[in-house]
Amino acid sequence: MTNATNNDVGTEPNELVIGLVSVSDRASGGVYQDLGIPALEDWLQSAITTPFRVETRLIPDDRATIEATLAELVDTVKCHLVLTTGGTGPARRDVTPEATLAIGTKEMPGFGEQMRQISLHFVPTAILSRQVAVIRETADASPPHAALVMNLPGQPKSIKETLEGLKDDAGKQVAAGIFAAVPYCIDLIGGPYIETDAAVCKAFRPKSALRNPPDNKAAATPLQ
Ligand SMILES: Nc1ncnc2c1ncn2[C@@H]1O[C@H](COP(=O)(O)OP(=O)(O)OP(=O)(O)O)[C@@H](O)[C@H]1O
Ligand SMILES: Nc1nc2c(c(=O)[nH]1)N[C@H]1C(S)=C(S)[C@@H](COP(=O)(O)O)O[C@H]1N2
Repeated sequence: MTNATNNDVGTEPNELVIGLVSVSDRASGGVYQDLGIPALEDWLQSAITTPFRVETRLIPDDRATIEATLAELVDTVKCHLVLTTGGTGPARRDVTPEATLAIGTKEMPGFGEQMRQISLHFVPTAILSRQVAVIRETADASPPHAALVMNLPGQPKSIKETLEGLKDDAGKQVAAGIFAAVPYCIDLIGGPYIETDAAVCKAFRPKSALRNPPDNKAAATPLQ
């Protein structure tokens, strides 16, 4: 893990900015069309009700390129959240987790653990995905800046699976998707308050961290 540098270009204060990085030799080389970024964008549009903008990058499985791209998205573009897809497997060219750990200042192992748990409901090869998550804190940024950077597997269908988790036919959550923990994580690192569509992904926050807790709403109703 390294210390991040600061190349501030300025972003609207409190505007949620999400970086989307598709890491694939073949998609970036034009062998097939990249479906990773559209899948990420579609899912986020369906799940997040807070206004946000995305910055996208399609790059090959090259460790230096991945590290430079992630650092730029956090330090210069000022993303609050960066999602990668691809390059998490055991093949020689799969180096996304190594690059992610190299640019991180704190490791967040729970996200990778939960993703593998969820994915085992879908494919036995889920254990082949080495995905990690980190916080990158930009050194000496004023105001302070940090982002959550998470790896997802490369199969486009795995994006919805890992972010949303698994529900049964009645809509009951069988395995919690990792995105449920993302809004509170972004709160804790000083980012914008993210709200979600509970029908797609119910964000979990402790009651004390809710902006509009149900109890407070009741308390705010004038007494008759
Ligand atoms: N960005 C992508 N767009 C569309 N399909 C993809 C993408 N990445 C992976 N896939 C699909 O998932 C399958 C398994 O992914 P695999 O792990 O082989 O690719 P990768 O290592 O992520 O990408 P690549 O081999 O191009 O560097 C691929 O054969 C392909 O069908
Ligand atoms: N949810 C989910 N997770 C998954 C998969 C999948 O199809 N769905 N594919 C697995 C396979 S086959 C591999 S090799 C690893 C790594 O994929 P990547 O190198 O494309 O990131 O992710 C695993 N995790």
